Amino acid sequence: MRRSNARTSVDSNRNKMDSMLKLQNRSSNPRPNLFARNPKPSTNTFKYNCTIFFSLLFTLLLFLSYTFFFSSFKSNNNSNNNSQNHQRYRIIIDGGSTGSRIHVFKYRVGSFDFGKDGLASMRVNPGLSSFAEDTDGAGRSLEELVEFGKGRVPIENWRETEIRLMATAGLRMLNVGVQGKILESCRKVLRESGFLFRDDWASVITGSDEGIYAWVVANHALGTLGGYPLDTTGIIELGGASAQVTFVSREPIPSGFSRAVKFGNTTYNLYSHSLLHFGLNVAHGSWREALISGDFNLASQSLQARLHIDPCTPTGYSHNVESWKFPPSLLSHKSQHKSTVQTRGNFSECRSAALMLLQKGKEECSYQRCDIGSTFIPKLQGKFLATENFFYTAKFFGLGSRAYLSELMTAGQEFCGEDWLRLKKKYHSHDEEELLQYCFSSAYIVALLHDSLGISVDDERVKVANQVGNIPLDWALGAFILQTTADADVQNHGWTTAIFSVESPTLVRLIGILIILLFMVWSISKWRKPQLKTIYDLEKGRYIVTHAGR
Ligand SMILES: Nc1ncnc2c1ncn2[C@@H]1O[C@H](COP(=O)(O)OP(=O)(O)OP(=O)(O)O)[C@@H](O)[C@H]1O
Repeated sequence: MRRSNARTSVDSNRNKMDSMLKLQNRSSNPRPNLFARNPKPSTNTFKYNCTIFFSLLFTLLLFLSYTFFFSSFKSNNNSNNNSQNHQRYRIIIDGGSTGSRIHVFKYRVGSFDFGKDGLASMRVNPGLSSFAEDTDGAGRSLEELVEFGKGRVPIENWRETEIRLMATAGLRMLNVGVQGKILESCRKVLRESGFLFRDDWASVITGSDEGIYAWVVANHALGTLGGYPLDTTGIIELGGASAQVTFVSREPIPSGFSRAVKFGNTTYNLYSHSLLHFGLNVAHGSWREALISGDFNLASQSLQARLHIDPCTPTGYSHNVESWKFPPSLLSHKSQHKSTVQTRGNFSECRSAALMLLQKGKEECSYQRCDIGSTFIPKLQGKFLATENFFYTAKFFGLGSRAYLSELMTAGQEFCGEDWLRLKKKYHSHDEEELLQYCFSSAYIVALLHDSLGISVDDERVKVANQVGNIPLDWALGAFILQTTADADVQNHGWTTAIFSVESPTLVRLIGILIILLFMVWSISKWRKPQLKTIYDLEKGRYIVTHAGR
């Protein structure tokens, strides 16, 4: 065995030598025999290459991190500082059911203190939804508002000033086709306004968004935004066409009504819902429809009589049913009862009629309970602000913000039971149509807040307001706060966004630089790679690795 092994070794040595000799013969090396280049790098060479490669790669990454992180941070800081000092403008047009209102916000980034002239508004009537038959007129109705905006924003700022149209309940009640036409006619005007505008910035916002914006502005004004969720104040709005309820609920909320809003480090899980058709003006219209179609049963009257007697309008007023606007389905009822509707103001009966309107659809309730129609509303907990028509009605009756409901009941009873001619005399400066509605308003509010939502008549947790300090409780301001906060978040994460955004030219540049540098590292390592050769030392009987130059 040993011998055969020895032979094998000698044979293999001899073979190697033969091949080396062949190489030697082919090369022009004058030195006698046994020089050859090793075809594979030795372990030492490999280690050497790896060390060079990784140290260069490390240096490169260090350099790139420094360049991008610090330069982006610096430029971001600079741009933040610049933009913070820079006076900015933003415009929101609230397309409400009763009118369109422009809000021009003049601000500095990170501050919602508008000072004396930081907030400017203007309103035009009627609302966009009244242009359903003449959709081009909708755009034209905004022209005056746009001119107002131009007067408030310096011309050099127009191109960077965003203008958005956010339409609410009036448009929500129209079919999608008509909505689209009205929005398109508004877009034409906004595109040509000179302000920064994108087509998707003119839209119909959801009722839930409207509620959230109102909640944001209320809690911003009260200083509770960013604080403990249960310390926040809920909001109940009574608009023209819809009513919104938004608050932090302690009860579990069905998913369709639940919205999460993050502000600072706090996430607020809100109940937010908009009751379309339950705004004051639309509810009043529904009452008139019910009156002539005979939908409701008032306990104190015979069937025939209740069809003709209106308890929500003071005695002595003579209805002109001809002028009432109804859907085509009710036109036959209209002609049938036009001469028979009589007014006999009575707060309690009007309250019952209002409650019937609010309960309509309850039979379709698919939740544990439905306080209004078929809608789930959790038990109202904590403090609340009641705005819009709650406020205007309180203002009309001269009520304080405390014990609102009990005072309103007294005032409503008095108003509904009063003779129309006396009321006209007393409130001579008021528009007749507006004045006519206050009996219904008082009864509807009591039916909504007390009879439906269970707020006790002397509950001090509910305050009526349309501003807190000098901050108006207008949902458009809440939308502005959320939008500018979201923009600031994007700016603060600007350097990562700048590099990692898919469209980012920075990312493309970064990849390019990386490829070039890796190529350079590779070339340098190739160039620096020692030229080694392996020699078979016949005397020692083994291979020796040495530099090629020696
Ligand atoms: N100064 C005022 N006095 C009395 N009522 C008012 C006054 N201003 C607005 N209202 C009434 O308050 C309600 C809310 O007005 P606002 O303009 O905020 O509603 P809107 O945006 O038209 O309604 P919606 O949000 O339902 O579309 C409307 O019913 C309107 O008629």
